[in-house]
Amino acid sequence: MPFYAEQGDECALFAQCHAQQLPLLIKGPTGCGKTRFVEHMAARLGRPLITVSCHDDLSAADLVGRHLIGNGSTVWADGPLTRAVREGAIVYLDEVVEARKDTTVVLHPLADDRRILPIERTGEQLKAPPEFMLVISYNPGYQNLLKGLKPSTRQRFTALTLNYPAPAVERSILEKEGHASPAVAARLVQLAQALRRLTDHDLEETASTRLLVMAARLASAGMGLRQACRAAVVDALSDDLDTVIALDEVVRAVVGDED
Ligand SMILES: Nc1ncnc2c1ncn2[C@@H]1O[C@H](COP(=O)(O)OP(=O)(O)OP(=O)(O)O)[C@@H](O)[C@H]1O
Repeated sequence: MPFYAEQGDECALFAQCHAQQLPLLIKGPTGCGKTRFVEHMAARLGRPLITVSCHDDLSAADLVGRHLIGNGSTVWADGPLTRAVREGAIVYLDEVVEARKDTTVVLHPLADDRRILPIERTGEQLKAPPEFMLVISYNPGYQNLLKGLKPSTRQRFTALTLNYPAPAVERSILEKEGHASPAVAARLVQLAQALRRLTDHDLEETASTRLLVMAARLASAGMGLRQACRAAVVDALSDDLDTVIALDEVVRAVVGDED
């Protein structure tokens, strides 16, 4: 089962939503563990997981399916959402606000108490089995106002806010996922705390747990901690030279000069 260190009681909330046939919206910054959480819960509940990374070109047909033409005949091919409904799987739509607006037409009847997926092109109406669950995520941080979720969409979902884990939890993640020693894990979490306190307009996002795991991996493979932080955290966060210098200064202050 994929390792997941719980931040609060989100595992119980997810299990309840699944049992009550309620869809779930997970909000949180990039790299805070949303995907890992869903992977963990799908394994725990014994359901297959179908993940779709949404992008601005993703349409309802990409989710539901389309007719494919070949050898002079036409065959219907299920999209990932249709497959998930048929299999009673958990479907995870990552960064759903990126998707084209026509996707709401298929998501709304599936997310409310009708739990049906209308397949316009074949005229089918699929009823979702009790095991099916719709999970969507979005990152409220870098949405512009126009791109936020519509109230009529968000009010169909139970909501869960995840953030970067508390220091003790984050240290345990770095030890397990990044193979860090307790001392290195503690340093990296201290660094993250310092970086997250900075309010710099040049930074779209701050140091995520994902970046810390990457730094921990480099360090556990023998790279000096400062160099690992430079590669995995500082240069990953900004392209602006002044910002990079300032961030690197924070790294030096927290992890020291060793390379
Ligand atoms: N609570 C956690 N337990 C275990 N690992 C975690 C946890 N949080 C973060 N991680 C680690 O951080 C990495 C990134 O997490 P994940 O991919 O779940 O982030 P995300 O919130 O889905 O990011 P994005 O919004 O960019 O898709 C994981 O691969 C894992 O190594």
